[in-house]
Formats: sequence, C-alpha cells, structure tokens
Amino acid sequence: MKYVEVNLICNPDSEIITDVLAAQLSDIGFESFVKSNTGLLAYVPEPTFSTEKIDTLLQNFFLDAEIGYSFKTIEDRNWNEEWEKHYFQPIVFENKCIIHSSFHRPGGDYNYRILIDPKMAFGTGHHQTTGLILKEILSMDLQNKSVLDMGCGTAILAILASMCGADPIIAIDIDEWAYQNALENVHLNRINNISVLCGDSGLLGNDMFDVIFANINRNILLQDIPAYTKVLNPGGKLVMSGFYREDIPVIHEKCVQYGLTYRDFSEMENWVAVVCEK
Ligand SMILES: C[S@@+](CC[C@H](N)C(=O)[O-])C[C@H]1O[C@@H](n2cnc3c(N)ncnc32)[C@H](O)[C@@H]1O
Repeated sequence: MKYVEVNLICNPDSEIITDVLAAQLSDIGFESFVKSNTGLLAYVPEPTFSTEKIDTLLQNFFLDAEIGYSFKTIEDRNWNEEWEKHYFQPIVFENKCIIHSSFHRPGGDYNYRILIDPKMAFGTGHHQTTGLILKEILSMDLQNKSVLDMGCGTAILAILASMCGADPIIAIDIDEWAYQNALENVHLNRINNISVLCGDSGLLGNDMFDVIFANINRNILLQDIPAYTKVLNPGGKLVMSGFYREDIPVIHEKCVQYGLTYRDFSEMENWVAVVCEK
C-alpha cells in the first residue's frame, strides 16, 4: 500500500510538542513517526490521509506552538522499523542500566541491560517520566517485593524491577497495542515472573503489592489513587509520574485523603515523580 509522508515543522521543536502531536495524529490514522530536525515526519496509509483532519487537529492543538506541514506520497516500507531506528537510541541510567533495542549492539559493562522493541508503545526510557521512575527503581531495595506496574506501556519499569529482584510482578495497560508489546518485551528479556494484563484499575483486587509504579497522567491517577491504595500493603510505596510540578498539591491531597504519607518527589524538566507510603 502507498503511504503519505507528512512533514510537520514545529516551532518550538520540543519533545513534548512532537510527542503530543504524534499521539493526536495516531488518533486520525497515522501509523509511524520519525523525529526530524525541525519537528516530525508522520506516515499514514494513503486511503486514510485527509488534509481536513490534519487542519482540524492543528487548529485545536492545545500546546503553544506554530505547526506547518507539507506532504508527499511514497512507497510502502516497514514503518515501525524505520521509526525505531531513527527515534530510539540506547540510553544509560546512573551508569548501571542501559536500555536499547534488539537491533542495537552497544558495548559497556552495566548491571542491567534491558531490551525494548517499542513498536508504538510508550516506554523507551527517553521520556522524563519514565527516566524518573527508572532512577527511583535503581535506588530502591526491591528484593522479593511484589510489584504492580500500572500503565506499563512497553513494560520497561516492570522489567527493570524484575532485574532488581522484585517478585512477583503484575503489569497492566489499558491499550491493546501496549499490552501486546509488553508481552513481547518481557519475553525478549527472558523474564518469567511478570504477568501482563490488558485493562485498567478494575482488574485490581485479588493481589496485594509492596510497591506500585504508575506512570500515567494526572487525571487517571487522581481517579485511581483509591484503587491503588486498597491493594498496597502497609508500609508499601506508591510511585507515580506523568504530571507536572504544579500538579503535586492536588495529587498530594488525594494521597493524604486515602491514608498515604507523602514522602518525596524528583523532577526532570518540570515533569515529576512522587513517592508516597501507606
Ligand atoms: C506515560 S505511558 C507510561 C509507560 C511506561 N510505564 C513508562 O513508564 O514509560 C502511560 C501508559 O498508561 C496507559 N494507560 C492510560 N490509561 C490507563 C489506565 N486507566 N489504566 C491502565 N493503563 C492506562 C497508556 O496506554 C500508556 O501505555
């Protein structure tokens, strides 16, 4: 099938803008994205392509940015592969943990080597919120702790938790594509103590956890903090990200309302992760 390549020029050309743009374009049928020097190259099957839909999306774009575009029709290629090769580079945390894709062959001596083939699921370690929780995991004692990874995306957090000794682990994502990708990545890393489920906090209830990671967004977290609290063991930790520093007070208030003690937060480019304890 022929594809249309849409070249979106973003001003400013920031990661937040291109991430949000890619997410919104995927809602109107775009399948793959490659970061360019000036914004984003986005690919859509020719029959799905509509300038009207793109214009409406850009008119309603909620972040402060000027975005223009041009387009051309091109022959079919393996878009996921293209996207991964261009967009996802190996990344190292605290000199202890490297995350790379199965087509990378980086050397170096690291305690933890995580293979992620992200396809379209969120979680390569490059987003600030993922990085904040990965660092949190590296600083925790997870030996034999039961862990829940809510909104697991690629399952990157669950995989590192498993490598750090956590057991057993449940990883949940509401998105079918993320669920499938999480299963693939768990398999790729030869991990056998992570159960991956497709759904939301409605799946919780039968198991209790020592640690819960939830990197989703402010509104889902506010809605689901009561459900997370119910399945957190006394003394257990809830680590949340996916929101900004200015959202901390409202998250804090909800946690206290449900009997959690607010412990700490870390920050990267205005994104934060907070740690609460039951
Ligand atoms: C910001 S990504 C985080 C991915 C990964 N955990 C990481 O840290 O990189 C959020 C994920 O939450 C999922 N999600 C959104 N709403 C959800 C919900 N109500 N319950 C479970 N997962 C949800 C999305 O599909 C997405 O994969």
